[in-house]
Amino acid sequence: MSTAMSYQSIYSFVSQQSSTISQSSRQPLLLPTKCLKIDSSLCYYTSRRKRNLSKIETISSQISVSYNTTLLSPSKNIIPDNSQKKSNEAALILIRHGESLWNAKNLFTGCVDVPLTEKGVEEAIEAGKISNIPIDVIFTSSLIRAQMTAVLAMIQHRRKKVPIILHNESDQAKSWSQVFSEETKDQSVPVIPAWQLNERMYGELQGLNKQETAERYGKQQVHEWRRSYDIPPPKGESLEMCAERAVAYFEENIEPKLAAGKNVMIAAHGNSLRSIIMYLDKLTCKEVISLELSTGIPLLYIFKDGKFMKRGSPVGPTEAGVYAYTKRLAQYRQKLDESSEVICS
Ligand SMILES: O=C(O)[C@H](O)COP(=O)(O)O
Repeated sequence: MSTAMSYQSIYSFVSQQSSTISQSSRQPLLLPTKCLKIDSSLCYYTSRRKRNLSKIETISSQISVSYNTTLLSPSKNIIPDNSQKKSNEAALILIRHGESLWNAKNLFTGCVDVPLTEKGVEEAIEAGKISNIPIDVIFTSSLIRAQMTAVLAMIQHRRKKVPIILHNESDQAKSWSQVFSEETKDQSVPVIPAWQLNERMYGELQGLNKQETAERYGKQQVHEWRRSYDIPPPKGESLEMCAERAVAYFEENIEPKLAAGKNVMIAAHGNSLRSIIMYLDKLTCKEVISLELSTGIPLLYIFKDGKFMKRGSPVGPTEAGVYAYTKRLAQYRQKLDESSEVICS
């Protein structure tokens, strides 16, 4: 995997203990659809998805952000649920699914529904150990690799709540899967599957070997299909097209939960999550090219006062391309592991 250099430079603040975040007020969905030849680290040309006005948005003042001790400090005891949480903030955890059988074979997967490998299962279980953050609701794609990741992560999660996949595909399915005990509901976490969070549809590349495709069509062409913002693979979706549905779903269904103070986990895919991160971090279409997400690595954001603040990934420095890895968060994770016996006993 290539190292996301632009990330490390843009977000080097995360690796500083007394970091600040450069962040403008959040706007309604404004996805970049064109790159302007302007300093891409400062400005975004954002043209709306039909309903939003085009505008140039400039990152301006720096706002100080302190680490939230409630959510990030290791604790020997399980933190009581949301009653003790500041009501105007919520945690958002993004996880790309663990390694799938086609990841292992280096095949373009897209919307083909392929399960996890044993390594993928382990990655998902490991991802669940990330923190003491109580999860209120989980969103996944409709694909099994994301759903496996979500439920396996919850098996290891310190809260020991039971992930329950909601079946809202028909009135009957909804009615037949009801739970009639409030106590049992309290010990559960709803898992909401949504096709809009699926991997980008890779068109006629699905099932092809990535290496062989690069040899056949040229590395440059295949890199453009895989990483450009607006060039779709043959008969497939560009990242822009994938963002149209994934970000719209995020805005309409996930942001309201965060605004209500619910902690949310999303288990999804490399490209559906890249498009959501592009929205959260206001990345330009140029910057998103170098955004790489590892399988099974959780990324944490805090949603507060209508803004998303990136907190990086509370995992060790094992992956070169880990998005916004920070030393501080790795130490935090290590402390959690050290105290896990006490927490889980
Ligand atoms: O669909 C796939 O093949 C992978 O999940 C993502 O592939 P990519 O890294 O080529 O976008």
